Amino acid sequence: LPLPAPAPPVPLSPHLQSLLPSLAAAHRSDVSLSEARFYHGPATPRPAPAWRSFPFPSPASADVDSRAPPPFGRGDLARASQEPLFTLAECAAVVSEAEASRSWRGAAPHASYAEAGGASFLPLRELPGSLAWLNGRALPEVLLPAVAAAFPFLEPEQLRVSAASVVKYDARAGASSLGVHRDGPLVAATVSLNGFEEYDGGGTYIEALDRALRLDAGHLLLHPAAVRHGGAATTRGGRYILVVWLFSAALPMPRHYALRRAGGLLAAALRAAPGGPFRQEALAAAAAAFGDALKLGAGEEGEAAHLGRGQALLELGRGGEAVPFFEAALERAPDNRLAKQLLLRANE
Ligand SMILES: O=C(O)CCC(=O)C(=O)O
Ligand SMILES: [Fe+2]
Repeated sequence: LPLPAPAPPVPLSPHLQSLLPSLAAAHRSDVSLSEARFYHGPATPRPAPAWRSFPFPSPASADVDSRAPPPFGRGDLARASQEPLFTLAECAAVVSEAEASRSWRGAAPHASYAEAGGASFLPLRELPGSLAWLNGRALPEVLLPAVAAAFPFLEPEQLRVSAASVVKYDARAGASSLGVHRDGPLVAATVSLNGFEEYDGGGTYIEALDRALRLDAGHLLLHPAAVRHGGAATTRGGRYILVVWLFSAALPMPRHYALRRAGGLLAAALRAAPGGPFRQEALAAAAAAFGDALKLGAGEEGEAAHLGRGQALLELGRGGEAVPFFEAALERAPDNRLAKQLLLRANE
């Protein structure tokens, strides 16, 4: 099935038109990087697994962001498999290779702004055996067909992996969790690698449901990556998951790449010497770039573009103009600490 064309919010200005080729080039570059590392191509035809489907709450909640990020619909908040899609032996092999590794790290590459309350991450590229299994079986035989069955408007052969990581929650040092956040561009696929007998608590907390979805070993949870979610506290034992983040070679997502570009400009501006001439210029470029991202629809996907535009304006000394952007960010993410702090500063 063809992808639904994302509707641009307004006709694009010549300036935005002129940006599109470089944004498309950034997408193509991600596609090539992905293809060098991860399986892509035909998905093994197989019957759709039995799912439990979770729609976005209706009417939309006033307290949390419960809007479906395009191209997803209101029925697409999350899908949880009702039968294990991987064997216990496959799951245990990933856990034991991960446990033998020394490369665990404390911060999520895709959720660097979420509080990693004791969660640790291990990119699959550090685990050759598990990576070979992902590429040789898990992607073609299970994950790609499952994602395509869950979200039929995503063509399985166009799906690409942006990253894959084992995540570990270990309650030995106290409850272990991951703060609420959004992930990379399109879909997050989470495989539970161990069973309920090994831990208490845990599960993927979905903010719009205000509950954690707890899946037993071998099960798969899918959700749009832009859905706000986190890792519920594991209170006993250890919980292991494999998270695979997917995007589409057929969906260049200019809003995503425009946001990434703006984020890079803001980070560079904030590193420049305060008071120096480069800083003001760089901040102005960042503010404009967040404006571009918003015009391309990045604001439909979350708080980041609003927050970034507000921050750049505030740093430029235009606090009054920044206020509505912080308010828009807080509407999307009421607990966002940076947005709260900056709003206070802007109102000073
Ligand atoms: O613990 C979970 O199920 C969520 C993990 C997660 O959100 C992430 O690694 O980005
Ligand atoms: Fe996540």
